[in-house]
Amino acid sequence: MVGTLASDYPAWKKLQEVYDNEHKNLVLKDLFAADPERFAKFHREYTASSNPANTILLDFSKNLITEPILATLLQLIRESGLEQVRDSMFKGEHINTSEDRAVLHVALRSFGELDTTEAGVSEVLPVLQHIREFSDAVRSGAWTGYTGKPIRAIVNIGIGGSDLGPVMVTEALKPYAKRDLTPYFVSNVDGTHIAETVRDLDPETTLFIIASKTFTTQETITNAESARDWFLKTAGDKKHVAKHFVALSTNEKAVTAFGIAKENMFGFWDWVGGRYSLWSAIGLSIALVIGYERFEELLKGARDMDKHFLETPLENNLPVLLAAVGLWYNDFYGSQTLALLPYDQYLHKFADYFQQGDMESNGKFVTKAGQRVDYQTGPIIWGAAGTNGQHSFYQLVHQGTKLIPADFIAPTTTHNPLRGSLHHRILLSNFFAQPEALAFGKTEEQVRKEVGPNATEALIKSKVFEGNRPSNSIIFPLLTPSALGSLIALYEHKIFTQGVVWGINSFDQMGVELGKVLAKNILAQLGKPEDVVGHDSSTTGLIHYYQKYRKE
Ligand SMILES: O=P(O)(O)OC[C@H]1O[C@@H](O)[C@@H](O)[C@@H](O)[C@@H]1O
Repeated sequence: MVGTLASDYPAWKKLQEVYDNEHKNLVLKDLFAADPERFAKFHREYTASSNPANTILLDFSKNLITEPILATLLQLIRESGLEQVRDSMFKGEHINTSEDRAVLHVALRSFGELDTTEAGVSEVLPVLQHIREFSDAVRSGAWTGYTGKPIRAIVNIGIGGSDLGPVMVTEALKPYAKRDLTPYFVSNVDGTHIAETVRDLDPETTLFIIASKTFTTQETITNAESARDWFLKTAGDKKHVAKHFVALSTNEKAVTAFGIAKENMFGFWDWVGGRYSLWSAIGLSIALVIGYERFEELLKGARDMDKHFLETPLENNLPVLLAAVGLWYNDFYGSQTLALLPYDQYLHKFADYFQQGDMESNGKFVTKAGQRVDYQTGPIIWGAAGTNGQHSFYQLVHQGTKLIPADFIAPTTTHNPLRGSLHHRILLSNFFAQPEALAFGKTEEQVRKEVGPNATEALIKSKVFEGNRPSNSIIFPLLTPSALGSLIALYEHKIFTQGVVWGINSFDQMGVELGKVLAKNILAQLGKPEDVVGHDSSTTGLIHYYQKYRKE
């Protein structure tokens, strides 16, 4: 409820008491030994309402919970008013209170089924039609460059939510890609990013997508201007820009001022948060790469998860269950992070995507009512595709001193069944083994039997795995557009649920502004001959070093 600190909820106080009194007795080895039905009790299966082939099994049995603890976590979520705030979101109420905006990324994938009159919602389908027509034209060759050649490269210029979603999805759905239309993504203002990207491209067959909700982001506008310069060096006449530059934005005035025609702009609305925008026009590069039909399947997969989130009782609700176990570690066990570990190379950008999705949504210390929280809010999100992480950071995850909750994610079937799917069997054997090792470890007695009588005590101790390290396992048949849509929406709604419990606004991002303002101030000074003023000795000293050694 707005105005209540999460730590004031009765269920929170109950959880704190349970943690204090019982956490030492929560040992996975014992919990599983005591209940052969533990997996049966602590897993749920989701089936997409419009696509029965799209199922997801969530196994949360390897968590440090009992049925009473889970019930109390769900009670906490209920006491926070999750169900009411969820319904408010879907109705288009302005739950983004600091910006007085609705939060309606769910309307982007509802295909007209959402009953809200929020301005713009009625234009979602026409924009999707525009995306369909344009992507069909580019993919068919009907849309050509200024010399009549088909487009062979698309360069999406954007950053944050105008980059990370398209990057992650086009990587994840590469099996569905048109292989003679290559996507490139430029985000960093570092000139290296665009220089290296366009180095080998042909201006005659390259389409630039300038993706920016505000169309004021310094990195994106700087890169867009440089892209236009690069293009005009060959094309010469500005009239050719129209065939090679399109814009994705809410800001028509800025788009046309840049020199992109209105008819080459794909609009969206303020009620689409940047980190929730891949379902909007920001997803144009996705539709170009995998085709509109597949892009629509992606949206429908998300819509099916929306329905699940809306209609399913909390105890069977996958986003709510993920949120619940996450709260337990983040707010009672004191864990600081969450590792997202997809055992699928196509999902190698999944953690990157949800770094913004989760951390920009819930990395806040003030509630909607303006109170400073007295508990932990958003976790640090990190991760990498398996099995690579096992050869990098799993040492700490298994034997470090930190509690690292982890979500293991995998498809049962690969798109690349090399050698009779031998590679995939090896991959999945690790997907199954790592959570088992984390949960049950290896005792000193087992180590002694292994190493024999001559091993030193120190060596024996170093080979013990204490285990009791929790994880979720998320498994589904195949990484299709529908499955990916459901998976992304699953995490979106988990983030939303946790934000409601913490009483924070998950949909603004005040924290990204100060750095931008200070950078603009310094930029203005760097270009001048006189000494910089108005900074601390460290910032001044660093700038002096830069000015002493800069060559360009
Ligand atoms: O899409 P634009 O407006 O360029 O913003 C790109 C990114 O900028 C950052 O400062 C944040 O505001 C992000 O939420 C946003 O995704």
